Amino acid sequence: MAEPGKRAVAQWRRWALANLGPFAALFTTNFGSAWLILAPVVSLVATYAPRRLFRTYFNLFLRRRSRRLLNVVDPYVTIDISEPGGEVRYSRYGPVSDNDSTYEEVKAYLSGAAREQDARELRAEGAREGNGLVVSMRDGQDVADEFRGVPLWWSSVVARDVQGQRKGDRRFQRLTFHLSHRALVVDEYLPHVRRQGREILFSNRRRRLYTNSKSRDSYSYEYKSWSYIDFDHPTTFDTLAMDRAKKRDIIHDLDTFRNSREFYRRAGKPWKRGYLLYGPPGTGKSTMVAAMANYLDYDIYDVELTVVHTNSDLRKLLIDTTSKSIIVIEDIDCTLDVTGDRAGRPRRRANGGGDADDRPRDSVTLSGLLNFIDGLWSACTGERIVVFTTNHVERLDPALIRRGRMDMHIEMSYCRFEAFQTLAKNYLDIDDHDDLFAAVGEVLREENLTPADVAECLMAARRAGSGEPSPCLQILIDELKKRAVEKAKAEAEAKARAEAQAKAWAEAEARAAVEANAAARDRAMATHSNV
Ligand SMILES: Nc1ncnc2c1ncn2[C@@H]1O[C@H](COP(=O)(O)OP(=O)(O)OP(=O)(O)O)[C@@H](O)[C@H]1O
Repeated sequence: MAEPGKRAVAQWRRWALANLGPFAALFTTNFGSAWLILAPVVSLVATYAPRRLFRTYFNLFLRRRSRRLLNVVDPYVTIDISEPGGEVRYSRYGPVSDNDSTYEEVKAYLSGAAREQDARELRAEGAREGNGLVVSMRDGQDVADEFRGVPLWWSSVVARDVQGQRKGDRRFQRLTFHLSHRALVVDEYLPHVRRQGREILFSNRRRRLYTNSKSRDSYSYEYKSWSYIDFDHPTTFDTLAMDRAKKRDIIHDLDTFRNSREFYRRAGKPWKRGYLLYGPPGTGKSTMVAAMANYLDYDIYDVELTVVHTNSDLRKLLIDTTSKSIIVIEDIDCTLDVTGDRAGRPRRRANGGGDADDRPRDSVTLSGLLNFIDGLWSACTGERIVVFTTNHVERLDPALIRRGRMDMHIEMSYCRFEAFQTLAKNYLDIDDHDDLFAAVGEVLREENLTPADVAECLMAARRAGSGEPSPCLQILIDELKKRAVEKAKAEAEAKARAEAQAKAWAEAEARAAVEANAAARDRAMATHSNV
């Protein structure tokens, strides 16, 4: 606050400034009359209007002028993306909020640019997840970039206070560009930088395999939705044994999906795709899911439906998944009553368990699952893949697997020659063999052996043949024949068992019906005799 003496002087000066002009003007001829009118007004305003108002208007006026002048002299704009206040908070599924992650995304984006360019003083830090390194610019370094022909410059800056002292370790990534490109930079370039940065961060992190669990969170006493382990499965499409043309189709489909962001946005469709994998046990359905995840670099969410109690729990699970993920429900026919005759009589479960109607009332229903697949996607952004696997595709409700829900139906079939070639490469490191490959092919044409069967035989043959191709293949042929006989025997026994069980059930049902009839007859007779 100004001292009283100083305040009086300032007031007097203001009054004199406003009034001396008009007094002087009174003595001139040309402007005297104008000043005579203006002087009282100016004097009144100068005396009574608050000083702050004048200062504000004056500053504004000056600033506007000076900005215009500056724009001519220095037409460049800067945008600072500052490091978040504290540590970036990461939840299990990534940065807690988008705001927190912008700096990290920009830094990751610039790590690519810095490596490509001539920034010589770089910094390398271990990625937050995974074994990768994030290379970024040292403070004060610049990197030039270009977007749609527009040049842009990034520099790494450390925050300093007015005395030029470093304010802790707070950093900025400063973007400089010509002000005529402001709209392009804000609307398109920065979102592009964030997207690219996110991709880099994502590819540096370890992938995860999530499963939903029954356990309660010890703090909130609520059911935890997902728990995870690092996903480190070695299977790729190169090691997946299946028909080559089919494999090519699947890879092409995945590529198209991954690159169709704009298409899905334009068409107003959620960016998701469903795959139904069906075939006998051991044909590689789970292996295919791992190959897909490795190919796309996605996380896997393995949904265990038996521990999900209600449709709303299922919904919560879905909302808790992240973008770039594969959501898998294995053996869908065994975990849920999703068979074709929903309205029909009570049926036995596919896995031989109790009746479908035995399920508790609060379990997940087919309509809940259908909502899960397509009704709720609007709540989720980013790409997601849903995979159902089943050994009995014929048992599934057509509504569940219609195109649009399950876009691609992939039959995983028995091991034939092309699949065997892949397995031989995996296990024996050979691509071909004069006669023995043809002999193996012959066995596989005649016998229905799964890739899992063949893989096991290859393991045994490899051990017995000490890894030498010819003896290994000889042993393999014998093993395959032996396995085929054992399998046929086991299948015949299982069939006989199932028939015997079905017969026993039928007899039990018939007996129960006879007993119920007898009881009804006895009741009717008792009523009749009473009457
Ligand atoms: N197509 C395949 N390519 C390579 N390896 C395979 C293939 N199919 C099966 N295998 C081998 O057999 C094992 C079992 O296969 P997998 O669990 O993928 O079969 P599945 O069809 O999912 O069986 P289930 O229906 O019983 O779950 C795998 O760990 C893998 O070693």
